[in-house]
Amino acid sequence: MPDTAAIPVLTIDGPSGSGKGTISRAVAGRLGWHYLDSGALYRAIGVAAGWADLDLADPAALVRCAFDTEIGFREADGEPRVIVNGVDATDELRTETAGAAASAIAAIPEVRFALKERQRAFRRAPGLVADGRDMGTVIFPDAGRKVFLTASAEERAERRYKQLKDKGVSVTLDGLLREILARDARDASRAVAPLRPADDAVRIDTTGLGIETVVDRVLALMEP
Ligand SMILES: Nc1ncnc2c1ncn2[C@@H]1O[C@H](COP(=O)(O)OP(=O)(O)O)[C@@H](O)[C@H]1O
Ligand SMILES: Nc1ccn([C@H]2C[C@H](O)[C@@H](COP(=O)(O)OP(=O)(O)O)O2)c(=O)n1
Repeated sequence: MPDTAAIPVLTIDGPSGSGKGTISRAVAGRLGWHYLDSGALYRAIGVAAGWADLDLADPAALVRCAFDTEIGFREADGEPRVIVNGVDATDELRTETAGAAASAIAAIPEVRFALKERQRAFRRAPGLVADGRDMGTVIFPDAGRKVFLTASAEERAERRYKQLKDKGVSVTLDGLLREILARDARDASRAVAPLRPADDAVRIDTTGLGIETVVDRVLALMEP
C-alpha cells in the first residue's frame, strides 16, 4: 500500500440535495484534484444487488456483492458516467429508488467496511475532493479541510425536483420531500458512520445561496 498521507484531501459531507456533488465537482475542477463520489459506490452496490435479485435483508449476500461489483467512473461529452459490471448505469443510479436502496444497504456495517479501502484508493496526487456522508468522520479523518453542507429540507426537495424534471423523470415535490426526510432520518440514525458533521468541519448552510457563492466559499477555505 503506498503511503498517501501527504496527499491533501478536502471532504464535503451532507444530506441529500445539499449540493455535495455539484460543489465537489466544481471545486475539484478548479483545484485540478481528483473527485470521489462515494454515494455512487453505495448506489452501484444497491443496483448490482437488484440486478442479481439479491435480498436486501441478506447482509452476507450484500457484502459479497460489495466486494465483487466492478465500478468505474469515466467522462463522456463532459458528463460523468458510472459503469457497473461493464454496463453504463448512470441514469439508473440517479433515481430515488437507487438512492433509497443505497441508504438501506449503507446501514450494514460490513458493507461499509467492504468499501473502505476502495474509497481510500481515490487519494492520489495532487489531491482529492471526497463527497459523501462519512468522508470527514470515518474515511479521511485526517483530511486537511472538511466541509459540511446543509440546506432546508424544502429547498433540497425543490432542487431535486428541478433536477429530475429537467431529466424528464416524473416526480412530485411532496413525494420527494417525504423521501428526503426518510433518507435523512435513516442516514443520521444508523449505528455505524451516521450522517453528522466532523468536529473540525466548517458548516455551510446553502439555503438561498447560489452554486457559485458556495463554490467560492469552499475555495476560500482552501487558501493557505
Ligand atoms: N447552492 C445551490 N443552490 C441552488 N441549487 C443547487 C445548489 N447546489 C446544488 N444545487 C442543485 O441542486 C441539485 C442537487 O445537487 P447535488 O449536487 O446533486 O446534491 P447532493 O450531491 O448533495 O445530493 C442539482 O441540480 C444542483 O444543480
Ligand atoms: N459516504 C456515503 C455516501 C452515501 N451513503 C449512502 C446514504 C445515502 O442516502 C445513499 C446515496 O448517497 P448519495 O450521496 O449518492 O445521495 P444524494 O446525492 O446525497 O442524494 O448512500 C453513505 O452511507 N455514505
